[in-house]
Amino acid sequence: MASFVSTDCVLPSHQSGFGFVHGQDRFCGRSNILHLQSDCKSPRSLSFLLSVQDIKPHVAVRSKGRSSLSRTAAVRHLTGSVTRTHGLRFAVVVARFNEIVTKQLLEGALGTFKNYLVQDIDVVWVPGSFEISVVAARLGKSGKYHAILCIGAVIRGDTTHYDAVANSAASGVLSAGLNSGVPCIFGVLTCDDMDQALNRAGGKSGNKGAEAALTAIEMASLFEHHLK
Ligand SMILES: Nc1c(NC[C@H](O)[C@H](O)[C@H](O)CO)[nH]c(=O)[nH]c1=O
Ligand SMILES: CC(=O)[C@@H](O)COP(=O)(O)O
Repeated sequence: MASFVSTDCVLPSHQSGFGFVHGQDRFCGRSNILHLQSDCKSPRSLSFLLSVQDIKPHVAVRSKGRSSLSRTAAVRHLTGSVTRTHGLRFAVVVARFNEIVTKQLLEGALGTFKNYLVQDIDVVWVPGSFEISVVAARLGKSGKYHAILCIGAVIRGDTTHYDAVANSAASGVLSAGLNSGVPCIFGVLTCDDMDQALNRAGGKSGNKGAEAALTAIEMASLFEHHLK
């Protein structure tokens, strides 16, 4: 909706005679971006015919040579809620390689889902972390899930194979999320040794599977409740 108001503003001399003032629309009282079109030649004090469009509220009207904060723009914060899980569906893709670790990561994740009343979960097993992303992509494109949790444990050996698997898993999970539009959560450990991995799968460093499940819940809620 466009409504026209007029006001006197003192603005820096405009070459183009056009500009923007963020101000208040007298008719509806909402602060908006005001498109300015100068209708006089004076470079210093210009009276403007303002066209107002209903655009996201902004701030600060410069008038009479003084800048003033006319009103604070309304700012909305959108956050997924971990307490709004009813109806949310999840898939978990878990690698069997280093199962002594990934099984505990999975148990941590399922425990989190249970604690947050998630009732719809499919668990898909794959041979290794390298295979996670192609399955995550397929599940994402199925349209059946609100988020996909990817779990694995890549542990460095004697060769550079670790780098190939770890980097492929990370970029693959990222691509699966971007291409499918469904949040794909990276719960794949990349560790120098088994102790590091076990410490993060229910040991003294916590359970990264449980943490990643909470991320999956928040992202599923954000997309379902705010970004549709
Ligand atoms: N060394 C690890 C692997 N290697 C296997 C690969 O993930 C993949 O299955 C294979 O290259 C065939 O495509 N996988 C892990 O998850 N963790 C490792 O430490
Ligand atoms: C991450 C791996 O692929 C690695 O565990 C394999 O071990 P290695 O580098 O000794 O072949």
